[in-house]
Amino acid sequence: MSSSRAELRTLTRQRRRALSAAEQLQAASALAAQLLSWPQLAQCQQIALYLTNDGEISTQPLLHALWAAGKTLHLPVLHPVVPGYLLFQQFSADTPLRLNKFAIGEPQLNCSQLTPVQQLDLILTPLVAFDALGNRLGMGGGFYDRTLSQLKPDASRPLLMGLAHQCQQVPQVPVEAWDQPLSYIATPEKIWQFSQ
Ligand SMILES: Nc1nc2c(c(=O)[nH]1)N(C=O)[C@@H](CNc1ccc(C(=O)N[C@@H](CCC(=O)O)C(=O)O)cc1)CN2
Ligand SMILES: Nc1ncnc2c1ncn2[C@@H]1O[C@H](COP(=O)(O)OP(=O)(O)OP(=O)(O)O)[C@@H](O)[C@H]1O
Repeated sequence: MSSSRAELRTLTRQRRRALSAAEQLQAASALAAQLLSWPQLAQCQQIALYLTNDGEISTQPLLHALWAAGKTLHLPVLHPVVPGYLLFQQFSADTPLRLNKFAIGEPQLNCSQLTPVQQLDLILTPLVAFDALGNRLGMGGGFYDRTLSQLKPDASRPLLMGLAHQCQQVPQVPVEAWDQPLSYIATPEKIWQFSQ
């Protein structure tokens, strides 16, 4: 099972890296438009997203559109003490950023700006591959799975939405017991909703 997860990662990472700069730009603005016309966005004020890496669909147009819509944004920070976990830190245009050990931009840690994960309304997650059931395959660090496993299974959970290029869809993601299923996946073409 783990080799096929590894194969799917290699394949879909290659596919998204093969998109041209023009295709990437077009996809990123179409993704922002999908989110802005999503009815449930009105109920989401505290929103986590991420800064783009490795062919991922760019979150830049979305990020600016969400700020313009008055949303409060948060970014993941690799936990400095507990390996494998993410913290979420509020950020605005003047928040100092640094590169983490994966060369992904993240806010310089400022404990007064951290937000407990259960206080977020919507978490937009990166992903490497997804399937039509909402299963998510990530980069393989287990960061989102570990961090989201801290949420209690009650009504106040943040909505979980993966962001992806259409070329990241695969017939079936092999599911592991720890995988956190997504309620939504947004691509430039549409927003999929899964019943969980
Ligand atoms: N944009 C973005 N931010 C994110 C994630 C993500 O998938 N995308 N993560 C989602 O969990 C976490 C970071 N997880 C990551 C896990 C592995 C690699 C990675 O590039 N691994 C390299 C080799 C490792 C290295 O350079 O040391 C590789 O596999 O090629 C990157 C991020 C938190 N932030
Ligand atoms: N809740 C958890 N507690 C402890 N370990 C976990 C948990 N969730 C995942 N892991 C571990 O993390 C490792 C990587 O998991 P997986 O391959 O599913 O990551 P991923 O979803 O691809 O990555 P990411 O979530 O960082 O994008 C696995 O070895 C798994 O055992």
